[in-house]
Amino acid sequence: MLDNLPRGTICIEDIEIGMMRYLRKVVTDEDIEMFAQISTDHNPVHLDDDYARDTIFEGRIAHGMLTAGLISAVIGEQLPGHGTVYMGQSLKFLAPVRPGDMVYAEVKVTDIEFSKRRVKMDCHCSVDGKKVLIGEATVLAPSRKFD
Ligand SMILES: C[C@@H](O)CC(=O)SCCNC(=O)CCNC(=O)[C@H](O)C(C)(C)COP(=O)(O)OP(=O)(O)OC[C@H]1O[C@@H](n2cnc3c(N)ncnc32)[C@H](O)[C@@H]1OP(=O)(O)O
Repeated sequence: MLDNLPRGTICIEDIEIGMMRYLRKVVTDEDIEMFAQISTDHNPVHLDDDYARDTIFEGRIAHGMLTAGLISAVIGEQLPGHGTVYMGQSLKFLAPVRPGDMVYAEVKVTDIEFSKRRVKMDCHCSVDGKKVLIGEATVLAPSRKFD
């Protein structure tokens, strides 16, 4: 029995199709440098201005997985929230995120399997209204009945 659920956690019993949550975050140079350190992905398209200027992006861009991390943050902090377990996540990176971009990350419930506590959600991130990432998440949601 989970009796100390943090505020913001939405248990499987309360999840409904169509529920939606989002966050907004500016992706900074510091975020990209920290992500390179943590992930050990030092691809120069993210870190080296001179290198990145000569790529199709004509400048540095954020790691795709950094942007995808904002989807994880919405899921882990809001819907379903703390106690959620990621089971799967598809991702398509449609357009680059550049340092200084404000990213809007949204998840929306599309399917619920109450007996298995499984929830599917459409996910996307956008910058200035343009989709930069789309995907689908499958998660194991917390329950009031089981921990
Ligand atoms: C490993 C790390 O170190 C590296 C990174 O993290 S890089 C950062 C993450 N990736 C990105 O930021 C890339 C973002 N995507 C893009 O900039 C573009 O999608 C692209 C340059 C990869 C491709 O652009 P382009 O060649 O111009 O393609 P179109 O937009 O014209 O689309 C043509 C068709 O392809 C489909 N499509 C485009 N992108 C994707 C994708 N990511 N996955 C699947 N399909 C994609 C698009 O829908 C079009 O299809 P259609 O049927 O012809 O309409």
